[in-house]
Amino acid sequence: MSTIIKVANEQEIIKKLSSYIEKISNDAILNRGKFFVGLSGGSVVKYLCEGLPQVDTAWDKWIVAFCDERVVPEDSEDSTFGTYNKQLIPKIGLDRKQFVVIKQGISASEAAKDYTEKLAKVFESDDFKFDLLLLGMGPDGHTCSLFPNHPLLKETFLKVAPITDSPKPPQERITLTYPVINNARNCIFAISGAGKADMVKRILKDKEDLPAGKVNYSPKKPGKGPGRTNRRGGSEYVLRMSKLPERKQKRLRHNRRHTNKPLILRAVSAAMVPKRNSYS
Ligand SMILES: O=C1O[C@H](COP(=O)(O)O)[C@@H](O)[C@H](O)[C@H]1O
Repeated sequence: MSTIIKVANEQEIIKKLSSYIEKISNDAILNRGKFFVGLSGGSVVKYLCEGLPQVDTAWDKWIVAFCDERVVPEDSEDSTFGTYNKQLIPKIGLDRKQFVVIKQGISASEAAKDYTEKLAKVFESDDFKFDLLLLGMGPDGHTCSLFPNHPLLKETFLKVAPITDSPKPPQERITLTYPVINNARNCIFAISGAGKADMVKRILKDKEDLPAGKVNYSPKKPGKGPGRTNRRGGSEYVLRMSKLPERKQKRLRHNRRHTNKPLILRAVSAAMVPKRNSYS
């Protein structure tokens, strides 16, 4: 199921995002006793640092991992955990122990292996099923640390992979791979900015084979556009979403056709999309 929500500005994105996080976390906690969430770096950090403190949830049931992380010291400004540690943890009821963090002082390859082991421990399984992944998208269409034309786009074995030639600095990172991303119950993309507008169109309308577009979501219905940019001056945000309620997920697990489809909230900001880039 796919839904599009238009909001007026970044504050509204933060509000919507927080309200979905509240709902998804509370559903997960009610149904399974825990909430497994994956955070991204980049612009999503701001949305979460502003929005999460307003979320009404059982913080002690959260297990927080990273969709990708840079292999840098924790006090580096490039460290995604380091940023959340400074900007988010002091504001909410999450303890740093609830974060699955990369091991310090080792190579990307060792860090990816170690992170895989840490995830296996928290999930108590090799099936890393996140309740929610909060994803960003770079202006080149990358998501997590999965970059256009990179061999990691084809990774099917590793669940957490090292990357040592990231086109965006820093070069050394670890990232979840599609087998884990597309196994998540929900994903939310929060994307904003004029610089990304064309990429949103290329992925959603032109169906170009770019990393963010490889995150599965319910295909659009024939004849219906994936989203509509603001035709009244380009100052609205569009959130595109698809998700299924927990009850329906349970039923669908019995239906092979849908079993492997993750439940996606795909949020796309079309803010400041110039009119010439409008699509419908
Ligand atoms: O390098 C990264 O970039 C993406 C996108 O970042 P943004 O600032 O353009 O939103 C981010 O999702 C990822 O976690 C990060 O490591």
